[in-house]
Amino acid sequence: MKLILDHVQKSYGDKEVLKDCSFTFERGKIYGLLGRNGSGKTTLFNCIAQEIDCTGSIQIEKKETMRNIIESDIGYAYSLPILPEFMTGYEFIQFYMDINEQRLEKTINIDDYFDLMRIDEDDRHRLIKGYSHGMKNKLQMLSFIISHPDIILLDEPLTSFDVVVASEMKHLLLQMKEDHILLFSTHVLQLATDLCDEIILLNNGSLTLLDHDLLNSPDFEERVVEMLRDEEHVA
Ligand SMILES: Nc1ncnc2c1ncn2[C@@H]1O[C@H](COP(=O)(O)OP(=O)(O)OP(=O)(O)O)[C@@H](O)[C@H]1O
Repeated sequence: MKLILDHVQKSYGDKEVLKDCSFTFERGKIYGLLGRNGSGKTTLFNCIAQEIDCTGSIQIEKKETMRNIIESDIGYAYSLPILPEFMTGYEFIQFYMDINEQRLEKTINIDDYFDLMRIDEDDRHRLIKGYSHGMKNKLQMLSFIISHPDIILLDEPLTSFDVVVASEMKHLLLQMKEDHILLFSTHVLQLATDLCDEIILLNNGSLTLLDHDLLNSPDFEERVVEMLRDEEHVA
């Protein structure tokens, strides 16, 4: 499975944010997207998730067939999760399981899902409204495990998690990568190098894959900063 971006371009009025983004993402890899504030990372995710219009093409290749991407191909984790705050975590996940019945592993029940995310029994039955940021993120991740989209976009994940949960989430992402394309944006270089198979820079409106030699080099951070320093249009 591949996600293929071909000459993706997006402007807001006169402001050209994505100038020419072309890249092929492959299943089984975690990609880290680095870029300065305002470089267009969220804009790129919004384009891939079909939340905003753009020019160029965004396609998925599955079993040697190419087609345009559709919403259900994508699981999009926002840095601030959008969830039905009037429901309990349990009600939300039950609802999510009901609408994704065909995709569910028959042997796994709702409490197994909560156990997997280490969400306490008491918390399961509380309103989402009262959940911490990290717990909302856990619930969002759980919804992806249930609906199993091919492509998962994570806009600055893990930053709201405490060190223990962040470590659990890292393991979860590593387990999930086998049958997904995982793409996340982050400003944390350490996280990118720890978790990612590939690192891509979004710089001056286009994407550049970093050389593997550079990922393992001691002056990785310095080189990335150097490359991003000449960004023309930051926020
Ligand atoms: N709806 C919009 N209308 C006009 N300009 C926008 C809109 N959304 C984003 N922008 C602008 O596009 C540029 C890219 O924004 P975007 O949020 O994609 O950057 P980012 O790389 O995700 O930033 P950050 O790292 O700070 O989260 C910014 O200059 C932003 O102000």
